[in-house]
Amino acid sequence: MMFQQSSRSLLDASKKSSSFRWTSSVGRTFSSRSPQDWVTTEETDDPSIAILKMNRAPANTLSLEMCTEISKAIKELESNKKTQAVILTSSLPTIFSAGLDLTELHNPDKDRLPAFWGAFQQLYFDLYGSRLATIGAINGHAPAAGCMLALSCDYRIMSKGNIGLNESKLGICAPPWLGQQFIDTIGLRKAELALNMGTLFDTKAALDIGLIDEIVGEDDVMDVAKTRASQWVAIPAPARVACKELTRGRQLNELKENRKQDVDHFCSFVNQEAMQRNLGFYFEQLAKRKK
Ligand SMILES: CCCCCCCC/C=C\C=C\CC(=O)SCCNC(=O)CCNC(=O)[C@H](O)C(C)(C)COP(=O)(O)OP(=O)(O)OC[C@H]1O[C@@H](n2cnc3c(N)ncnc32)[C@H](O)[C@@H]1OP(=O)(O)O
Repeated sequence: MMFQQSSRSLLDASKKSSSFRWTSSVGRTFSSRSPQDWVTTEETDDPSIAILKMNRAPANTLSLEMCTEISKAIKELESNKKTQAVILTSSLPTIFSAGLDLTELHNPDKDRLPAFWGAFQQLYFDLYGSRLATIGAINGHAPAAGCMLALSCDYRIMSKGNIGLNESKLGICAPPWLGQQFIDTIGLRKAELALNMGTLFDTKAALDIGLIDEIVGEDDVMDVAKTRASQWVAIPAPARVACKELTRGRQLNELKENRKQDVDHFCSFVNQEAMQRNLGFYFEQLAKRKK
C-alpha cells in the first residue's frame, strides 16, 4: 500500500464488538448474510484489473464491519503484484452506497463508536491512498459517505442516482477530511454552496461541477469502467503512485497525524443530545418515507 497506516488496535476492537443482526433504535431489524459476503472481488479478463463489489442489501451502508470488509478486500487485491487497478461498484440495483450506517450513529454503543469511526478513517486511508488505480463505477445513489467512496477513486463514471454530501440535512457537518476531499475535487465556492445546502446532484449536475468524470448508460457501466481502468494501468505504476502522492499525500498525512483527535471529536460531536435528536428525526423520516 502506498500510504500504509496502522490501525491494529481499533480494528481489533471492531472484531470483538461485531454483531450482524440487530434492531435499530427505530425498531427496524437489519439482517444480512455474514459480513464476509458483503464485499466480493472478481477477476476480469485482464489480470491487472479486478472488480470490488459491495453487496450489503438494502443500501450498502457503511457499518464498522462493512468498512473493515472493504478495507480488507483492497489490501488483499494490493497484495497481488499483478493487480494494478480496481473497479469499485455495487451489486444493488439502485444504490451505490447510502453512506454511513445511521444505526451506528443513533443511540450509539459508546465502546463501539470510536472503533466504528476508526474503521471509517481506515477505509479512507486504504481507498484514497491505494497504490491501485481506482475506478468508481457508480451505479446508483451515493450520498455522504457513499460520496466519500466515489471521491476516493481516481476516476468516476456514473450511470444513475444522486451524489453529494448531504450531511447538513441530517443536522451535521461532514468531517473535515471528507469536506476537504470535496473541496479539492469541485473547488471551494461550489463546495461551500453544496455543503451548506446538503445538495445531492443528479448525474448531469454532478458532471457539470466536476464531481464525476463521465456519465455512462446503465448497460455500459462495466465495459466503460474496464476501458478506463486499462487506460490508467497503461501509465507506468511508479508515475501513477507518485501522482497520487502529490495530489493526496498531504491530506492523508494530516489525518494520520490527527487520527486520535478526529475520533475524539467525532465521538463527542455525535454524543451531543441535539445531534442525537436530529439524527433520530432524520432516521424516522427515512423509515417512514416509503409508507
Ligand atoms: C464541526 C465538525 C464536526 C466533525 C464531526 C464529524 C461528524 C460527521 C458525522 C457523520 C457523518 C455522516 C456521513 C454519512 O454518511 S451519514 C448517512 C447519510 N446518508 C443518507 O442520508 C442517505 C439516506 N438514505 C436515502 O436517502 C435513501 O435510502 C437512498 C440512498 C436515496 C435510497 O432510497 P431508496 O432506494 O428509496 O431506498 P430506501 O430509502 O427504502 O432505503 C432502503 C433501506 O435502507 C435504509 N437506509 C438507507 N440509508 C440508510 C443509512 N444511511 N443508514 C441506515 N439505513 C439506511 C432505509 O431506511 C431502508 O430501510 P427499510 O427497508 O428497513 O425501510
